[in-house]
Amino acid sequence: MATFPFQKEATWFLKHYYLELFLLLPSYIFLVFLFKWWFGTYFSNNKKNPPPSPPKLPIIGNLHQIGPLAHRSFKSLAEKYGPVMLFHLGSRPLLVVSSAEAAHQVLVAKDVDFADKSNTMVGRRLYYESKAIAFAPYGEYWKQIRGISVHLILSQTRVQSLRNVREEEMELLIKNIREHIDSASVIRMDKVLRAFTYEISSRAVIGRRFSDEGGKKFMELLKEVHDLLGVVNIGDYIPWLGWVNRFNGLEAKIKKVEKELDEYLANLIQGEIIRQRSTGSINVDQQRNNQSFLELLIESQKTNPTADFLDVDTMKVITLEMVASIADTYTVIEWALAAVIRHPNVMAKLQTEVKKEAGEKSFITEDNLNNLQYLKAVMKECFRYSPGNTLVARAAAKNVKLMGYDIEAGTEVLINSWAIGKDPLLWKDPEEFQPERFLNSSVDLKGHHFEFVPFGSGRRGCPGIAFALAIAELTLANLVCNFNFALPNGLRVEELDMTEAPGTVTRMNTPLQVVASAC
Ligand code: HEM
Repeated sequence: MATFPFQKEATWFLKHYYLELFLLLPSYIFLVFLFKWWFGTYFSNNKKNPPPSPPKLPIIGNLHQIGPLAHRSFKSLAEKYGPVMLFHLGSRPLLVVSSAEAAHQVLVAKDVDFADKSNTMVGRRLYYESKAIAFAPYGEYWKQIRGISVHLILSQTRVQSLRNVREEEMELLIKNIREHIDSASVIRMDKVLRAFTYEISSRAVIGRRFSDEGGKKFMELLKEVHDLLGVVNIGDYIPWLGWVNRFNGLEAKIKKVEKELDEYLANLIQGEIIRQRSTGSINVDQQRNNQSFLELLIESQKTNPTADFLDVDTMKVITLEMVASIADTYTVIEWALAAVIRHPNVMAKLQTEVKKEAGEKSFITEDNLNNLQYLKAVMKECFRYSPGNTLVARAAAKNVKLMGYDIEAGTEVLINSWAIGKDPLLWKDPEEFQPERFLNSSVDLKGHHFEFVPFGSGRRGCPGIAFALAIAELTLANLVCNFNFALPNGLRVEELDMTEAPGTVTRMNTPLQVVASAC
């Protein structure tokens, strides 16, 4: 057998000192790692100026400091660490911005640098590998799908052309609530409003009511998608723990929803293609105003030779995205109704304004909305008080400086629009619900005023704002014009729970229940 030099000495050494070696080896390894870490941190910190961070723990980083209502945790932490904070959620860097000035930098001044998105595993999977507008990385594909969606459904002209859909569904909603009046039964407003906004989205996007052909299944699937998007997946933060999803049921649930959703959307698109073939192609220019989003999308794909980005998966995902976004506006209507019920003086003022505008008829049309200044102020105050999205999400597309700090490419960015709307330096009595603050004020919702960004701003700002406001204002006006609302079971208005439920879309923690009466 071959020997190597000093083998005898080495054998003797190991024989006598193996115990010490065995005990000391882990300490040596630990020291080497400690030195490497200190050396790396010392030199990289000397070169870079990272934002302040709360102290973090090994492996989980700052995960333990963030509660289920992340916007509230971030607001408390910002009081200590400032308006620009860097977190590490496991291995994922996250920048949280909580001031109007920093929001302006991210959303507009450095818009392109922060125009990217950082997705969770669930978002990637359920939205076709991030092919949705809101999830797509910044680039040519995103530009194309955002452009076509705005053109076919979200432009001012298209939103206007869908006005009859909103008004017809509004009349049905009023009829539905009237049916509860005689029995004085308790109405779950979240359910009633969700069915109403879903009908609008279904008619605008797919071209038929959800109660037709399997629409209920789609509505259930959308709810499952939402619930899944709100699930904390440990694998997003600590990738080597991703395997737990095979045992905690998450993977199985995602697979099921992924499959059912894909089948539903594939059938929907196939059905529309077959229908168009059998009835002949539509003339898009002449009939654009009367066609659904999906019809126009398929027509665009056939007639536009440059629309090669519009493959079947893209059609599925933007159909899904449009239906889900319109349907979700029910949450802001529910919040708004709860807020005015909780403030009887606001309700009285609003009812006076709306009834005066309605006159003899008991219906507010979209033509009336521009005359309702108090209604618009109430709506804005609702978006300040409880915005539908408490956090606006972006990601750094490259290494970038923000307010003097170095932010690394790929860092996820959250703008805490909820906290900015409650900043006492920007708002007088921010905890008070006072629509009057918006009367005679130039502050609007459209992303020009950075103390108020419920729809974001800049190139990735919400393109659905006109659609969302048209539904929300019309609905609130008609609800208070037709009904008085009391709370069931002797609940006093000041006891109404105005806290948020965890999740990506901010719903009420306790769904609003009312007893309606005619007024
Ligand atoms: C009250 C209702 C709504 C609220 C509060 C809301 C809020 C937001 C916010 C905060 C963003 C991120 C903006 C940013 O990063 O600067 C966003 C993006 C988006 N919203 Fe809305 N939205 C609402 C309704 C709608 C509706 C009705 C639609 C479509 C029909 C829609 C479609 C979108 C899309 C496609 C994006 C992604 C834009 C992009 O990444 O380029 N939203 N929305």
